[in-house]
Amino acid sequence: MNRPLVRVTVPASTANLGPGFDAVGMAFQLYSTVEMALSETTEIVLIGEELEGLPADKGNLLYQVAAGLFAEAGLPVPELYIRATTEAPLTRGLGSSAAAIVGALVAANKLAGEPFDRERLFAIATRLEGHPDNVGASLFGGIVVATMPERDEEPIPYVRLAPPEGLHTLVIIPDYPLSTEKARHVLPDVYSKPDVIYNVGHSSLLVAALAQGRLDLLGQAMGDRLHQPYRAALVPGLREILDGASRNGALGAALSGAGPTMLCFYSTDAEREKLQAFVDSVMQKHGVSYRTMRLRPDEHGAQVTISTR
Ligand SMILES: Nc1ncnc2c1ncn2[C@@H]1O[C@H](COP(=O)(O)OP(=O)(O)O)[C@@H](O)[C@H]1O
Ligand SMILES: N[C@@H](CCOP(=O)(O)O)C(=O)O
Repeated sequence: MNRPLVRVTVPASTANLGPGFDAVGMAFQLYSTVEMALSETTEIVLIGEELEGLPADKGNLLYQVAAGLFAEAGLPVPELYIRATTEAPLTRGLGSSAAAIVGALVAANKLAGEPFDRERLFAIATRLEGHPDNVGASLFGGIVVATMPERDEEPIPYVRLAPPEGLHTLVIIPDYPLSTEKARHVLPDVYSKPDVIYNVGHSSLLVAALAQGRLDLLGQAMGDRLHQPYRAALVPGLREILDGASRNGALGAALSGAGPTMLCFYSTDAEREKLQAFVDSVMQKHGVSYRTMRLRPDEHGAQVTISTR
């Protein structure tokens, strides 16, 4: 057919890093791909077990997002060939929906002749995802600190930080799903003044520590009172891991996004071995099956290559 085929590689991400609720995200070297081309009829090919069961018609998130981009650019919505893969598990707190949204937006934008720049894609992705943390990290790579703009039409204000040297992550991925929607539903509507002050202080310290590579401060900086205490009821082992990780080799620990994945930062192999033994004992006590992965930060964000189909 010889039509341009756009391939976008997108990193998974972790959001919040403890106190930076809906504001801090970091990209991981764990990738999804979205391939997209204009087509006679829409065809959606989903590769791998993780994507099994997702709609393979125009109801698929990837098609919906791409169609929305064409419409927003004032262009007719085309029929599309879409092929997707993912290394990241879905509904585990590693930003799969954000990666899918970013992948589909970047691919569709390229096919549409690039009507939008990356800042605008960030704003569209944030509107679709509801918060800027995961989509910012997936789009730009590294660590992204962002918030919602005062007015909808304004760009998303953000700063991208290079991840500190020597920051390694052990992620603990339980074998059960937890939708972000469900994990947001358990959060209160109103917080006490001490809890708000606690999170402002911790989130500010976290960002300053990440910016200056002060890994020694992460343990204290990653304290949170806005979401982890409430989500702990949905994530067996979270309380013990947050309480005990620093005494067992971690620089700091957090729930990854809305969970149920948990993460521990470390810097040496000796710390990782100690942490792994600790994590194994906590998870076995709770009888939850899980796997662990060692992940490094991704520094590149969404990457595009073009071939033909
Ligand atoms: N490649 C994909 N194609 C279509 N939908 C996807 C894809 N990846 C993720 N999703 C959608 O995103 C949902 C997961 O989003 P969410 O509950 O926010 O969890 P998380 O983002 O932490 O993985 C999936 O149930 C699915 O509906
Ligand atoms: N800030 C959001 C992040 C959700 O991340 P996900 O990977 O679980 O979708 C939240 O904490 O709700």
